[in-house]
Amino acid sequence: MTKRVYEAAKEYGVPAKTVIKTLEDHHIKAGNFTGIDANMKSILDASFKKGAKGEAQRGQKQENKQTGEGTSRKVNETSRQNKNKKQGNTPKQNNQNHDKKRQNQGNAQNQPNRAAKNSQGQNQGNRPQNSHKGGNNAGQNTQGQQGDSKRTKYFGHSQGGNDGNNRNNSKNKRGGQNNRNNNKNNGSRPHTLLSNVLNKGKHNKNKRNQKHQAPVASEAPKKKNYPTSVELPETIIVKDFAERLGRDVGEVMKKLLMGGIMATINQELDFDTASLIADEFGVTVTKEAPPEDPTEIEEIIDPPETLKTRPPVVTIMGHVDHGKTSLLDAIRQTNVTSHEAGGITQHIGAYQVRYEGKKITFMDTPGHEAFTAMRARGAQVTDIAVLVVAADDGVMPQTIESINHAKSAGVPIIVAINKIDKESANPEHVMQQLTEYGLISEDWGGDTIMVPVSAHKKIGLDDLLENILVLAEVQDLKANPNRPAQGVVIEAKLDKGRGPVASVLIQKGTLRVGDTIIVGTCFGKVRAMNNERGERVKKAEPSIPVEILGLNDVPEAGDILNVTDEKTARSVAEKRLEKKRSSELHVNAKVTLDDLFNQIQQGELKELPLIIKGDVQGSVEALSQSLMGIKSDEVRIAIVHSGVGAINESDIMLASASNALIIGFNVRPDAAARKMAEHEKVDMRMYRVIYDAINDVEAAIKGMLEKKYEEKIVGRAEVRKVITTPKVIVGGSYVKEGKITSTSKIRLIRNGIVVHEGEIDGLRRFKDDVKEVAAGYECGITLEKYRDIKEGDEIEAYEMVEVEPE
Ligand SMILES: Nc1nc2c(ncn2[C@@H]2O[C@H](COP(=O)(O)OP(=O)(O)OP(=O)(O)O)[C@@H](O)[C@H]2O)c(=O)[nH]1
Repeated sequence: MTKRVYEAAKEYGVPAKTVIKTLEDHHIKAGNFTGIDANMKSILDASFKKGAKGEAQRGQKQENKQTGEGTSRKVNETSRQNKNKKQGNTPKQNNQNHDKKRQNQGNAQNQPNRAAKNSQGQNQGNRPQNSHKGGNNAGQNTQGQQGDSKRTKYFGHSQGGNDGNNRNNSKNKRGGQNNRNNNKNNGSRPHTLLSNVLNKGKHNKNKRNQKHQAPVASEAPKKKNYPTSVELPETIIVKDFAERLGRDVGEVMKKLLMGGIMATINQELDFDTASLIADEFGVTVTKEAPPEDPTEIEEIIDPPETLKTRPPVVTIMGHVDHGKTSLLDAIRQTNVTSHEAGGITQHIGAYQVRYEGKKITFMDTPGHEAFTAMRARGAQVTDIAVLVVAADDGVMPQTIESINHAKSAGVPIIVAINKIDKESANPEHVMQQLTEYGLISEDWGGDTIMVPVSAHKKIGLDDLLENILVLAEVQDLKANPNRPAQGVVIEAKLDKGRGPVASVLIQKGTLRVGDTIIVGTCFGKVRAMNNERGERVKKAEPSIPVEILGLNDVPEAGDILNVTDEKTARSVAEKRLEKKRSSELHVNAKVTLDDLFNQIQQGELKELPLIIKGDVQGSVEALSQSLMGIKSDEVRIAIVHSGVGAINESDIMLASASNALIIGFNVRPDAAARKMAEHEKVDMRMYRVIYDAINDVEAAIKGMLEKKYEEKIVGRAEVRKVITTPKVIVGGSYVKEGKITSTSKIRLIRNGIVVHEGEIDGLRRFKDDVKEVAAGYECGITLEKYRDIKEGDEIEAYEMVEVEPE
C-alpha cells in the first residue's frame, strides 16, 4: 500500500512539514496526504534514514526557523528515548530520564519563557507516580500494564508515539494546564509546542476566545476571517470540527476524502486525523484539556526525595498440586517468629515475613487467577511472581498459564523447583522444559533465578527468600510513606458482627485509624485495623496488608482505597456509583473482531493480542504460526497465551486483562468460561478450519470482515446414557439449557473439545419422534452419520441466523 506523507513522516520520526519541505526542496509539491512514490521514497530515505542525518538536520533547521518545531522534535526525541528504555525502568532511572529531558529542553534554542515553563510542567508530569485509578504499585514504572493504556484512553490522551514512562504523563492529569498541553503534544504529530505558543501569541492573545471561534465565520459571511489556531478535544465529530475551523462541512469532508477518509457529518475524528486536516487548512491545533472527571481522586505527586524503599509483594503461582500452598505455609511457619505470632494467624489475603531484617509481603491466595482477576480490574499489586514447579512433574498447563499471565503483566518471575526431596525429582529436566518458555536459569547463562526447594523438608527456603530480596533490590521498589494512603483491596466480605471488612494492601502513604477513606464506590472512616495476626494496629505503611473496618458497604477486590476528606469521599463515591450503573450497560470496550478495523483506524489498537486454544498441540502451533504470519502495517499480532484444551475461566480473565481476543480451534468454552466471557465482554471465535480463522482475522484487520450470518446457540444437552441398538447409537440425554430441536445443527463436545459437527438424525421422547425438547427434559438423540457418542458428552445445538447489516 502506498504510504502517505504523514504516515512516512511518522515512520521517519520527523514532522510531516519537514517531509513536505524536503520534497519541495527537490521540486516536488506535496501535502499531508500525498502518496509517496518510489522517487519520493528514495529522496526521503536519503534524507531521513539512519546515516543520512546531514540532510535531515539541514531540513530540520530550515523548518525550525519557520515553525520553531525544533523544540518539539527534542521533546519527541526524548520521548522516544524513554520509550525505548526497557519498561523495567526504576524510578531512579526515570528521574535520570527526566533530568535528561530537562537538559534537552534547556538546550533548545530561542525558547520562549513560556515554552520553557511548559517543559518543566512536563517533567513534573513524568514523576514516577501512578494513577490511583490504575492501582499500580507505588513507583512501579516497572510494569507497563494493559490496564494503563485503557486509562490513558479514558483520560482522552492520544497514545501515538507514547508508551511506557510517558503513559504516566497522561495520568497526572492535575499537573496543571501547561502540563496537560505538553502531555498531549508528546505524540508524533506535526504540531508543536513552540509553534502553538508562537501562533497563540500572534493571533490569539486571549486563549479562551479560541474555543469559540466558529461564529467568526458566520458573523462576517462576506469576508471570512478563519481562525488560525484552534483547540480540539480527543475526538470530535466532523460537523463540530468544521464549525471550530469556521469552514463549511462540505469543505472539511472534501479534505477528508482527499486523505482517503470517507466520513459522514456525524463521524468522530480522532485528534491526530483532525490535526492533519486542520493543517491542510493552515490551522494550528492544540489539544483541549479533558474535562475533570468527578469520579477521580486527585493524584498526589511524590517528589523523588520522599520515596523510601518498601517491601516487595510476592504472588505464588504454578500448576495445581505443585505445592503452592505448602510453600506459602512453610515460609510463614519458618519466618514468623514466635513472639510475633502472638495471636492465631488470620487470613487477610496477604501476610508479611521478616528475613534478615527485611520484610516480604506474600499474597495469600496462590495461583494466577486472583492475580489476573485483580489486574483485569485495573489493579496490580504483585512485584514478583514465584513460579512453583514440582520437580517430579515438570511443566504442566497451569505452569505455562502462570508464565504467560506474569509476563503479560510485566512481573518478573523467580522459579521455585519444589519437591526436590522426592526420589523421582528431576530439577534439571524442569530447567530444560522452562527454556522453551523463555525462562533460562542463571546457571545456564540466562537471567531467571531458579531455586530448588522442598516445602515439606523446608529445604531451600532461605535461598528463595534471599533471592526475592535481591530481585526486589534490583527493582528498587519505593513509595512515599508520608502522605495520605493509597491501597488496593485484596479481599472483602460482610462480617455478621463487624459489618463490611476489607483487606487492603497499602501501596503509598500511611493509613491511620480515623482516616476518611473512599474505596471504589464505598466510603467511611477507618474504625479499626488488624494485621494478619489479628492484632489491632494504628497505622499501616506501604506494602503492609491490613484488614479495615468502618466502610459503609463491601468493596470489590481490586478497588482502590484513597484517603480524602469526608465531603469528597461521599460525593466521589456517589458519582462512581452512578457511573458504574450506566457503564454496566456497556462494559468497557473490549477488542472484538467485528470492531477491530474501527479500533485500528482510530489508532486505539496498535497491537492485537490473541489467546489461542486448540484440541491438539499441532493445531495450536499451526494456527499460531499462521496468525503471526499475517502482515499488517497498522497492527501487530501478539500471542499472549496458547494452549491445548477447552477455553477456561483463566483464559477469559487473561483476555479481559490484556484486552485479547480468543481464537478456539476445535474447542469450546466450558460453562463457567462462557458466562464469564459474557460478563467481561470478551470476544471468542471458534473455528473448525484453520484457514477460516486466518481469513477472518485478516479480513477484520483490513475492515472487510463479512458478517452475514452469526451462530446462535439454541440449547445444550448432556449425554447421560448411551443406548446401543443394532441400527443406531442413541445418546440418552438431558437438556440442560435452551432446547434441542430436530432440525438443529449440533456439535458433539467431549472434555471441551469438538469431536463432531453435524446434524440430528432423530429426536425422541420415550417412543415418539418429537420436534423439540426443552430444558429440564430427557430425550434420545441420534446423530446423522455419526455413532461415536459417549457418556458425559455435551450436545450443543445451534442455528445460523442472518445478521442485519448495521
Ligand atoms: N514430597 C513433597 N511433597 C510436597 C511438597 N510440597 C507439597 N507437597 C505435596 O503436594 C501436594 C500438593 O500440595 P499443595 O501445597 O496443596 O499444592 P498446591 O499447588 O497448593 O495445590 P492447589 O492448591 O490444589 O493448586 C500435597 O499432597 C503436598 O503434601 C514437597 O516439597 N515435597
